[in-house]
Amino acid sequence: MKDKIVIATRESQLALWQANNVKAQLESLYPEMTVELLGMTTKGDQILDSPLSKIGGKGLFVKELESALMDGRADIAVHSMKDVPMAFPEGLGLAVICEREDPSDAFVSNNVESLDQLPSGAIVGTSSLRRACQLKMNRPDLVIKDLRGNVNTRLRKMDDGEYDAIILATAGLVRLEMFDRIRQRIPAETSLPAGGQGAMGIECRSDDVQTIQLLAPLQHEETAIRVTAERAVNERLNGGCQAPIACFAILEDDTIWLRGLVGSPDGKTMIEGEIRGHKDDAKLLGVQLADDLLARGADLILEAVYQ
Ligand SMILES: NCc1[nH]cc(CCC(=O)O)c1CC(=O)O
Repeated sequence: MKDKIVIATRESQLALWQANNVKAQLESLYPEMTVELLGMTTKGDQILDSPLSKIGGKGLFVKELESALMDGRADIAVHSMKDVPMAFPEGLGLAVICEREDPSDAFVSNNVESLDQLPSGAIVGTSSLRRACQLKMNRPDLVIKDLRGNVNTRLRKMDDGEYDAIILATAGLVRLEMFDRIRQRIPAETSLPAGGQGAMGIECRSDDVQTIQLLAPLQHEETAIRVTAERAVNERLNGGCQAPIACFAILEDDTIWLRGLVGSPDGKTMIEGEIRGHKDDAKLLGVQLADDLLARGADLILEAVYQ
């Protein structure tokens, strides 16, 4: 039996919270085990001066962590599921998906209480094309300005007066106990979340049977089903959280209700769709919804964005 687990993690406050959360869960399940963190800096943390969609897209925040797994410096990596690319490198895979935090986007502002209250011409910070296109669709009169950096950096930039409001994932703010920053949890009808938003996943070597067994109790079945459906949409559309794609699944008893959209970053065109089906067909439903969106013009929008 293993007596030590090393967790590779980014060093942002949120990444450390997530790694420490998994550490605590493992320590309480296995009191004899030593669990250590290995902090690392990724490309996504280093390149802060250009929009994420332009600097190599997928996997920006996970590559270095995966190298540590492959050469044995670490046993597991804890990820935000929305940052995890669909395909894993040879020899690595997702072991479990943990219980989801609130998946919504949060409206954060020092000036007003909600999106509706923003005056015409107000500057809203986000580096997410998904958030930008939905904001512009709802409020063409707002000005979207790029905003990069970890949660604390983004909040500081808003506090410095560069933005009237910013949009962040509710889950990140809740985990960091910054509840007072959340003016509004934006409903899915207004800002459909990114696939996997609010859920953590744990990656390890596919042949590390012991670690996979140790992690098994951390799996949350409902979250796993929902995130599987959402990720199937992203996979089919060949995009993730750096693309103007939203997809969000809810489980109603045994039925998945999956919604998705692809929007042009200017908010002028938006292809929306939804599908319902049995929870055993999570992946299939995601693919079907994506195909439906593609057939109705999502392919042209994505082509223009990926260029
Ligand atoms: N792309 C960065 C990122 N990846 C995961 C989260 C938040 C936590 C989560 O979704 O689990 C964030 C920050 C944000 O979007 O505000």
